[in-house]
Amino acid sequence: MPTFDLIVIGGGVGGAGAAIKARSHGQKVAVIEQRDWGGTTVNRGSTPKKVLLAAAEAHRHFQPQTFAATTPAIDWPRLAAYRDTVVAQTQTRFKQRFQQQGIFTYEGHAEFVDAQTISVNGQFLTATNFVLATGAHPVELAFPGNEFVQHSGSFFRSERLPKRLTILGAGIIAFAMASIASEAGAKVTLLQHDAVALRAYDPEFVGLLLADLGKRGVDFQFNDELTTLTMTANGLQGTTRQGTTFITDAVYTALGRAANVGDLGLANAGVAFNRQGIQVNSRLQTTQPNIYAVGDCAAANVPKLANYAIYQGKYLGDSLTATPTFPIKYPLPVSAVFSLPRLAQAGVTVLQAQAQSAKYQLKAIPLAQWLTYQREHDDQARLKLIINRQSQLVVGAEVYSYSADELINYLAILIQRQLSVAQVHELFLAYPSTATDLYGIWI
Ligand SMILES: Cc1cc2nc3c(=O)[nH]c(=O)nc-3n(C[C@H](O)[C@H](O)[C@H](O)COP(=O)(O)OP(=O)(O)OC[C@H]3O[C@@H](n4cnc5c(N)ncnc54)[C@H](O)[C@@H]3O)c2cc1C
Ligand SMILES: NC(=O)c1ccc[n+]([C@@H]2O[C@H](COP(=O)([O-])OP(=O)(O)OC[C@H]3O[C@@H](n4cnc5c(N)ncnc54)[C@H](O)[C@@H]3O)[C@@H](O)[C@H]2O)c1
Repeated sequence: MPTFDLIVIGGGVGGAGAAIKARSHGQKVAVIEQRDWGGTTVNRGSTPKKVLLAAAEAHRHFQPQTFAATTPAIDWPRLAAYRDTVVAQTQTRFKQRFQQQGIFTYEGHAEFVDAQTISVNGQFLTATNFVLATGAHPVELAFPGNEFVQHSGSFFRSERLPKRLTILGAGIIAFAMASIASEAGAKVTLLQHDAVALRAYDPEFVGLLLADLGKRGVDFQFNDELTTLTMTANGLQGTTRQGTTFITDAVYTALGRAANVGDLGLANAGVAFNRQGIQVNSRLQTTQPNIYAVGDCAAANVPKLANYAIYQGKYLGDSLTATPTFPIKYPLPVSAVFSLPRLAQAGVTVLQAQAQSAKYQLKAIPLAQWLTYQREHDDQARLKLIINRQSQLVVGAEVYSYSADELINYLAILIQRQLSVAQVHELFLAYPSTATDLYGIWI
């Protein structure tokens, strides 16, 4: 029976982090993938999303920036073909990287036989340690007609853009879908069961985003949800809890994600899980001491994001070379909503600062008059810094801008490194750029 130091179940970003790190320490490693190499990020998440978003962004900026009379339409089928090429190339590179580093790869569904053995396509493999990196799947709703509902992954990989499109949920994925689809010419309606969108973000910035998308034709329906969906000659007919009836061409969900724990034989291996996912301790160890879990499948108390999955994977790849002796310590949180414009946050959030106003001071900085934003007609761009009253250090930031995802990473570096005003002004950078704007921000 093939025997390894480490077997990783799941060939997404979390699994890759663990496998590559462990291999770099000389471990004999195997990775098993049942569907497509690169997992959610590469195939149904940020990779296809960012290719589509680039086209939507170019479309959004075309008239303001060129002063042309009209904007050419997005050619969705050709854009989709390019997206698929990027995805296929990334997928291939993902698998090749494992093989180039001497990591064994298996394609098939892995299932535990016992705590030391798994089966893949009827073959048994054994290892000293296992890392579960099986990811998550979209949450489903149960209502009559839910068989017509698709998930966000289908939207980001769609060959054609539906003319009328309904999105369920008002979270991170919903806003990326609404921004792309509306810019590409679809009539978008977004249904949210309560009154709150993008719960963790500054409500003032979320309000700006809602107003902007609203102006561009996105119809937001709050405090309402879909109760039935039927196929008619004119398209899908939906009815909501509040009694509204509408016709649409496609319904996509973005209602959160649930850990992939089924069909893994976890009971055979003594691995416990609950609604949040696979139970792990502060060393990412499950209830079975030689089995660990990372990323979206693990019930660790951190956001289900690619940067966390990679970070956890690398932590395990390092610590599994010996008995892990130190608990995982997470860096400063940093994330972005890939909408048009974008929202991004790092460190202490505006909502957290508002809840602890004795400890934190908020500083609002308009950005629209700066060259970086003026040349892009980003006339709503703005930033909030969160400052610790005692240390006077910047401990958090939130940005609303088309390039918020870039600025937030610069700010995250300054915050993580706890740089003072003088230290930021000592940095020598190419001018003028988003990075040199930091001189003006850090005063
Ligand atoms: C639409 C969308 C957009 C996103 N955008 C962002 C973003 O911009 N930034 C960000 O940080 N995060 C983003 N995320 C979240 C990010 O994709 C996830 O946090 C990340 O993919 C988690 O990585 P993972 O390795 O834990 O799981 P996955 O990437 O889901 O990988 C798990 C892999 O395990 C395989 N697998 C499962 N069970 C088995 C089995 N029994 N045997 C063999 N293989 C198995 C699966 O096929 C899958 O390939 C996005 C998510 C979605 C859905
Ligand atoms: N840029 C990024 O970092 C990024 C992008 C996409 C996804 N992700 C990850 O993927 C995860 C899933 O994203 P998501 O947008 O699906 O989840 P989410 O948790 O961000 O949002 C889900 C939304 O659906 C709403 N909702 C729940 N039940 C509903 C119902 N019955 N009817 C209508 N609305 C309902 C919730 O109130 C919430 O607004 C995120 O939590 C994140 O971890 C990250």
